[in-house]
Amino acid sequence: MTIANVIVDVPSQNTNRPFDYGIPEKFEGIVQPGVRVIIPFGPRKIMGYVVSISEESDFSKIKNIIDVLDVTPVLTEELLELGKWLSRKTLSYYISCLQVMLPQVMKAKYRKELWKLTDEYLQSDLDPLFDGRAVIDYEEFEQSNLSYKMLRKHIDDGEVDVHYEVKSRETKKVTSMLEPQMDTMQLEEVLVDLSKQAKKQRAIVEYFMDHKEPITKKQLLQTLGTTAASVKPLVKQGVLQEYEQEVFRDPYGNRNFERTEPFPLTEEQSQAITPILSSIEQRQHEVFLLHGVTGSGKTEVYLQSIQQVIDNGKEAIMLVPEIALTPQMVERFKGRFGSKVAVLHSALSAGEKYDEWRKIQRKEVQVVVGARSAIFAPFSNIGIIIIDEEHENSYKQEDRTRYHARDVAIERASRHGSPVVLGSATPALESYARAAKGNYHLLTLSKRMNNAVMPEVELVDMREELHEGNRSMFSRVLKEKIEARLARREQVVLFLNRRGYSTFVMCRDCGHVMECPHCDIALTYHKNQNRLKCHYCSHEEPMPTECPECESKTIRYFGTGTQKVEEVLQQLIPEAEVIRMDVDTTRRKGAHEKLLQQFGDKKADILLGTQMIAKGLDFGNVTLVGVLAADALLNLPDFRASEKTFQLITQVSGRAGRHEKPGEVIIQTYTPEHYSVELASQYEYEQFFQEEMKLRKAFNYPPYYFLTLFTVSHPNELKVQEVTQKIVQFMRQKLSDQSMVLGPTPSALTRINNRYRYQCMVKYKKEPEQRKLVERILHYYEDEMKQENGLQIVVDFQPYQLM
Ligand SMILES: Nc1ncnc2c1ncn2[C@@H]1O[C@H](COP(=O)(O)OP(=O)(O)OP(=O)(O)O)[C@@H](O)[C@H]1O
Ligand SMILES: [Zn+2]
Ligand SMILES: [Zn+2]
Repeated sequence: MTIANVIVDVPSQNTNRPFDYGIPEKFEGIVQPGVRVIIPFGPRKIMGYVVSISEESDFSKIKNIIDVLDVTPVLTEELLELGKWLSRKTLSYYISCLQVMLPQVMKAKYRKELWKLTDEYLQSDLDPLFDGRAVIDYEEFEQSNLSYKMLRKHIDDGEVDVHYEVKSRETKKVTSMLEPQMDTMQLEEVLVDLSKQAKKQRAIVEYFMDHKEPITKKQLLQTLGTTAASVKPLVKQGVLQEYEQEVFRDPYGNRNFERTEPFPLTEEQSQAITPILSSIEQRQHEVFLLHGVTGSGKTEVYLQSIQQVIDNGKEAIMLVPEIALTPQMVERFKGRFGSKVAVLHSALSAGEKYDEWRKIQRKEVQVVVGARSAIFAPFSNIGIIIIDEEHENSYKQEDRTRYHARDVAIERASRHGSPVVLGSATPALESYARAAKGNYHLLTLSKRMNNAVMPEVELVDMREELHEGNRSMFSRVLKEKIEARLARREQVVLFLNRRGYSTFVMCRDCGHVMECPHCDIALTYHKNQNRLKCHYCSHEEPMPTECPECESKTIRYFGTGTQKVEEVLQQLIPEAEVIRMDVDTTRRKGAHEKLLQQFGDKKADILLGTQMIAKGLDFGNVTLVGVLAADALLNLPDFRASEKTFQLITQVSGRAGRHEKPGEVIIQTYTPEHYSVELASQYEYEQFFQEEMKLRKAFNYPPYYFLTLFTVSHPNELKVQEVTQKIVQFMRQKLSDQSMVLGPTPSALTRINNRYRYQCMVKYKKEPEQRKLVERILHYYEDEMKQENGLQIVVDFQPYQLM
């Protein structure tokens, strides 16, 4: 008897290994590595992933698989292996690593259906089961006692398919199609026979005299302003044929993308692309760091590298940060590669995501453009992996499986013998250091396209503005320059750095700040509801009319939200048309796209926004960029604060003067002398790198040292201190003298949701045994961590969020 080795859907230490199950005869040949199965586990029936098949088991009494969920494996052998690697690398359960690779739908509740994909008779007993229907419940098949092997054959032949339908059906996946059954002459005759009163029917027939192609019923009805009742008799008479067709929920389906041709590359671009192309050709794994200033044509290098990969019959993964997955970006890929592209990002509904994923699985596309999780695209013949804006923190997953997409990319590409291209105008310090050491192959684009100059940057010291009596959040020079742009009908991008700069409420008399009662953090004021909200837990309360401390009526909100800026801006320059882009205005689906379209169509003078406008925008008419609070990030308790500030200023400045018209940038700051602000304003990446490296070395931070961050939390503060203390002691004792173990320290956010948080930070150069030690710690506390609202210990081997 063959045995399936199954990873069960129970994330715990004890179950973090394969369990053996027998394969009943009817499932033989169907159960293979990568399929999901239902198995008995204790008293329950749960889901599991088959990871391998073996001839025998060490156990004498084993249970059988109850059901098989997939007929085609959902995870390839490579992904199963990758899951193992990921689980070792991040110290997470194997099951969590497998789950993280699949679309949400496949973890959620679903209903299974069988779809007949052909009009031909299925040469087996399956056809009578369909009985003329295009879709049947999978249950019907299961109850029919028909053979799974037969089903498998139909699936392999592309005649039948298994579908998982999300429980909450968002949109229909089949649509009715109509097609003429007659030629024009015959339709002519039908028309003659139709009564003059049957106006709608006549219109339909006339339509098909001109259009031979099938059309969706819905579209036809809309075009002709008629109802299904008029279609019905025509179908009955055999004039038209009506049939159901599967539609993929293509989020970009209703848009036409203008096809673009590759540009002839500039000298610099050719020099950069040559080693990439040769790595593709020679199937040689190599990591490239493409350091190109903003607007230097990195994207064109990506596009042409991908073209080569497609020409070789291989597949490409293109990662972009969620925030940069703008319609403009998607357009560029769809424009070049058309329907060969699948797009994966969080704005898609669960169903849409699943459909895009399926296009990849079925090999209907060769390119995927997506955010972090697209790194797990189920391709089997990867020719290149590209990570744009590689310095972005959003490539790091911050819960459960704490992986960095860059690491996964390099691991996958090395298994496929293909290149990885990391691109950025401001590479992460770690990456640039690796390139400097020769671990990555450095490629440079130092010039902008069309020899456009980098925009002139002016720093405005806001302290001086204040001294000279300007209390506004707009400096005088910024105001003047905006007005000049309006006069010339050019456009402006205004950027407000909101992270670490939210609107808080303070009493002017006693200085009391309104804080969340459950978290150690100031509440944020939301103007349209006149309420205070905590961004870490769900707490909210009405805006007080007097100070709870001193009863003074002078309690006000401070700080700057985009809404506030918009108001001030409108008072300052009433004639300006402003588009505001922030979480509030882009919540509705498609809103993001619409606003950018409006701005692109010059329906507004100013685009005002937060982080989401910092990246990827390419508008030729933008000649001025203003940064309102450039240094807000500098005050965060994070050793990467300077690096982030440098990156952000550079990215935002990069939005100006990208085409013919030259650009200008105004940066308002309270710390113009800070090296990250100053060097960013001079586009001195190299020098910034040197400066920052000195500090990292002095304070023993990456890239000189690796970090491991333990965050311990519990409702009882004493308990947290005690556990953290124990971890610190244990690590100090076991690690080598070269390593530093810091703590216990209260985390920067000391309390979230009534749970106290302490941390222990390990800085090390080489500790091969470290993961084993951490495992021992987690094992030791396992019982306490299982309790509801009990102890939590989060270990991050590559921490980016230090709060
Ligand atoms: N070889 C080329 N010839 C002509 N135009 C080009 C060429 N390569 C790129 N471009 C155009 O130059 C502009 C800037 O290029 P692109 O957006 O690719 O730069 P980028 O380095 O990706 O910028 P960023 O990092 O700022 O997003 C785009 O409008 C692009 O279409
Ligand atoms: Zn007060
Ligand atoms: Zn809170």
